[in-house]
Amino acid sequence: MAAPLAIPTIDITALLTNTSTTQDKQNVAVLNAFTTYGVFYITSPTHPLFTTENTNQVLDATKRLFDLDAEQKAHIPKIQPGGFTRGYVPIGGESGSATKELKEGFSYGYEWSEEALKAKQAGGSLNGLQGPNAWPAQASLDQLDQGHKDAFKGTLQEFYLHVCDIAKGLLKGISLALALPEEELSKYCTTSETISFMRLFHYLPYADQGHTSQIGSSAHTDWGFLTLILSPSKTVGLQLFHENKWQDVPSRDNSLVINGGDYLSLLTGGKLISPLHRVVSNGKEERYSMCCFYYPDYDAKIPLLVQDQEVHGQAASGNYSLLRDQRDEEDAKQGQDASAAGKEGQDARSVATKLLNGDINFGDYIISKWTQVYRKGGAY
Ligand SMILES: O=C(O)CCC(=O)C(=O)O
Ligand SMILES: [Fe+2]
Repeated sequence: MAAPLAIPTIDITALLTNTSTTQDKQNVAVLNAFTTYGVFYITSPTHPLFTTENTNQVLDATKRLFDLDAEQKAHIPKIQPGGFTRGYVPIGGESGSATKELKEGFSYGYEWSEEALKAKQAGGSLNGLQGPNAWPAQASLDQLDQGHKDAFKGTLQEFYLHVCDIAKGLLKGISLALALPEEELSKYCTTSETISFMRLFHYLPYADQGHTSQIGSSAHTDWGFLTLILSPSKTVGLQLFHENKWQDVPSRDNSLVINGGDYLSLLTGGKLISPLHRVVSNGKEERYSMCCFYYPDYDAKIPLLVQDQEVHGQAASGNYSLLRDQRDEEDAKQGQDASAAGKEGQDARSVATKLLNGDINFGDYIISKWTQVYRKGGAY
């Protein structure tokens, strides 16, 4: 068997606590990992998120949700096309390619208070990626909480806040690692009602169910700033395309996997890699993961902050899912003549060009991306 990749685990305590003595070393490690793999692990023994008790608590909440029976799941609002994705993602309800992905999911984000949401709506300043979460019905929530000391919803809400906080800290470290002012990257992430969101995934074992594809998540790059992933220790399934082959990125104890996203990579002219990755469903075992998609502000543009002739060629090759049309090609062609399908492809490319030229903001663009990966007809 090939040796596992030597992806580092970086202790980010100094970054989170602003103690500069060991910070430099961490920044070098972050930079090396981002320019070699685009992926690394983070941990911090002093942060409450990384205790075994806490990670077990949030992972247990995720399992409880997917253990609900089909009838209860049917009462969770389903994600809708249109970009604002909240609620239950049925099997087959989304894909980054023409392949059916073997997973179900649940998507939630910033928890608005009713008053704050109303005020924002009244002022007309709610953007297309903001709005209320779509939690399971109260009866299901009661069942999810029964016999557990930690409430389902509160556990997930707290986890979201912790992970966003960690992402914020990481942006500081990445700025310093790039020899930019500490707050440079955070300038693109200023609103506290962030549009970042969390997705819980349950990947199904394919062998049991007679499925023919192993794909849990098609090969892709992530679109945003950073993706932070928690899954039970030593779980496999996540794979990185590195040195021309797919290689496992198994989860480690009390750590999160960090993936750079396209937005971060583009800001740095491709210096930091937005890695091509996928999830392969295991033959017999299930996989659970909790992924935070950390985004810049809705109205952020993509300025080029780092210009370096020696950088990785990703920016030049345009190998970003963010800039590709991810609609199911078959879907796009069905019922249309080839010229119409071709035209839509061209539209996607011209919108991507507008994004890169700064004529369109990140949020408006991301709405069109979520519409590309939405698949109607996903069944429970
Ligand atoms: O479930 C995971 O570990 C990763 C999923 C993923 O790559 C994605 O949803 O973008
Ligand atoms: Fe991803």
